[in-house]
Amino acid sequence: MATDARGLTTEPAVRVRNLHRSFNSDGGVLNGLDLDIAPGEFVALIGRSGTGKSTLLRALAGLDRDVAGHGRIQVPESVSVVFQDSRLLPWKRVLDNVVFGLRGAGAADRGRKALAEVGLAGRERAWPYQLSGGEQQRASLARSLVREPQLLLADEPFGALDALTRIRMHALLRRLCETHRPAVLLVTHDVDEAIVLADRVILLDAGVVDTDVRVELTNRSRSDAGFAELRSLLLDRLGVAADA
Ligand SMILES: Nc1ncnc2c1ncn2[C@@H]1O[C@H](COP(=O)(O)OP(=O)(O)OP(=O)(O)O)[C@@H](O)[C@H]1O
Repeated sequence: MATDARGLTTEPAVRVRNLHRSFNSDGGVLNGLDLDIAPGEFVALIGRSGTGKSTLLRALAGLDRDVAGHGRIQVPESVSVVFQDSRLLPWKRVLDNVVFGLRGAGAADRGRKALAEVGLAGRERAWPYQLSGGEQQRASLARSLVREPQLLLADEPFGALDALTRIRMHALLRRLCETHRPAVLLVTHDVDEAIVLADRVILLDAGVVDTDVRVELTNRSRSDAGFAELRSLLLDRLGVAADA
């Protein structure tokens, strides 16, 4: 059971128990997976290609109906998902995308505020095609955060961006998460990204959480003394040489 800063027990935001998922008779992708994520905790999920990271994320997002009955999944009521492509509706302007489906008189104002938070003030009336890839992902983050989700699920959200934009997006995501405090599960192939962003990194192997390490860095950067050690531990678990 998770505990808060005062040592009191807190209900996890996400609780997964004994989750199984297979797509054919060859064997399971998820094989009795257990996972807890505390409210406000940022967890990065890494693992070799095909180990079931997206399968887990889709199950948590409620996008995999067939997973029902193959374990227990408890997630908060409000869940937002961000994918590698922004999935903005091309026929709606940026602000209309951000507030799409929101009800209430203040929706447009909340949308404008969210766009300002991600650095897109002034682009409310732009069409998605007029935004760069990084800007589209910013709009996608605004669309998620305007809903104040208790859980943010992100599947390789920066995978298609160039290195410099990624670094800027890391800083933005971290800042947004510190402000809004959703629990986060971020799927990434990038070990450095996982360490820089997350409070905890988990590694999926053989359908279960194989490695679970807390990130304790003082300045959350590659220059931090603990960074290289954690990086080489995770790369080793992934079967990759640290200097590769
Ligand atoms: N709908 C599906 N039908 C059949 N097989 C599937 C389906 N979804 C996933 N799989 C299989 O399940 C396994 C895990 O896929 P998943 O996409 O979860 O892996 P991943 O860890 O996210 O991979 P990557 O890092 O390459 O994105 C793969 O072998 C994949 O082919």
